[in-house]
Amino acid sequence: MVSEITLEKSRQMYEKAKTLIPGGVSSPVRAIKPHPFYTASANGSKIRDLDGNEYIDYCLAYGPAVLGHNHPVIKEAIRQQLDKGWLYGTPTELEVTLAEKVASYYPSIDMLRFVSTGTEATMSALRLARGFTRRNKFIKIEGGFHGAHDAVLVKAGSGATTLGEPDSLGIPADFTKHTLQAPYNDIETMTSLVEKNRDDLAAVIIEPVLGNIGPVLPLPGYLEELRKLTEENDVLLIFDEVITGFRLAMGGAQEYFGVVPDMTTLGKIVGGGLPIGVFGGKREIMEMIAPSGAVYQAGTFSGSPCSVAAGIAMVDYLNEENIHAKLNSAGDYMRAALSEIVEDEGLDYHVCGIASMFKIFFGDEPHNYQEVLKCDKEGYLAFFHRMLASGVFLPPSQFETNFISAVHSDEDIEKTLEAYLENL
Ligand SMILES: Cc1ncc(COP(=O)(O)O)c(C=O)c1O
Ligand SMILES: N[C@H](C=O)CCC(=O)O
Repeated sequence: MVSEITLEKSRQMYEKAKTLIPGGVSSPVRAIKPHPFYTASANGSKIRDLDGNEYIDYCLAYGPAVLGHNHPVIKEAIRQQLDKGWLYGTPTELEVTLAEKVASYYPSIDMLRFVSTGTEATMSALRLARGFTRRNKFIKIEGGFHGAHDAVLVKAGSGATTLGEPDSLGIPADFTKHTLQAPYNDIETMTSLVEKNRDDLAAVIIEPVLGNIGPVLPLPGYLEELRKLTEENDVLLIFDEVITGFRLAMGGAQEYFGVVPDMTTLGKIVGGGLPIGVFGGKREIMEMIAPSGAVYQAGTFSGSPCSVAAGIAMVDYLNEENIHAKLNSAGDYMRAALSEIVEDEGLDYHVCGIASMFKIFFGDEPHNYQEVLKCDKEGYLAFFHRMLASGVFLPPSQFETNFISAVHSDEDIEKTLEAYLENL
């Protein structure tokens, strides 16, 4: 464990970066105060900065690196694809192969389309839901994050909540007047909202586990009741599984909880760590997408061969090596050990999580956005810096989820627990 670290090269890089890139970062969650560390390389469970400091990584690129960094199987798949070229602008067999594999793990998906990010996936899924139902409104969950397109940047989690700006400037009120909000885990409020708006309500979109202010878990029965409610009112249910897809299980949260949505969005893991997004669902809905139908959606980089090749390698490896059993038991171990530390230290904190997602909330157990906001986010930030100095990289916000990869060793986890004990 390192007790003093030098971040001088990162500091200098930040000074330069912020003159060229707003905030010195390419995505706001990376803007650690007073400055982020700039990464030089990453391998396995470790990430290394420009000053040569090495950290055990639980941010894992915000989820995609489920096999750790630089995994040889994924790297080989990308390398082989590079030899054949990396962008064609034509359909490929690769897309058909990955589509078939995804559909086999997600029985709710009859057909799907590849895009380049999770943002595009949810944007397209919502457009399609509106086109299919010929209705305008949708309901999202307060604190849910579905990427950075206009309609969903309302009470959005992730960096938007970290920065205290869950509603973005630059989005005309007209663009979000059809975006309704419901608190998570509150089926009564959801029911009245659905019933009141059903004539013009296309969909409910939800992260089954709130991963961008969490993880905050669904209360028993919540997802099942939401399914029943949407079905009875003829409203589409969209599971945004950009985080939970291939993370909780091969079949994501829908397999884990046994609740079947009408549409699903995926991203992150399904591209093996390269840019990707997927939206899919029932055949009659998906066939409304151009060119089969009148809902337009397109992209130069959609189905990008390296992303798809990496995704195939990822999905096969996760399945063949039964990786979720290992991941989930590492998650169970981590949460149990952290709970013991929190209890022994007499802290009023709560350890939460599921499968290989975990987090110490600096406050009581939250069940929704309003409760999450009560956490001591400044206290968390100070703790984050102490952990960094001890060689552990957690996501730099109380609202982002920690992830474990399949290559975190027992030694990594023990070192991490020592650091928690030392720094809490
Ligand atoms: C649940 C969820 N949906 C959508 C997105 C958007 O994905 P991307 O960052 O790939 O655009 C994210 C993450 O950013 C996410 O966590
Ligand atoms: N919480 C976000 C996605 O899950 C983090 C990614 C980003 O916004 O850069």
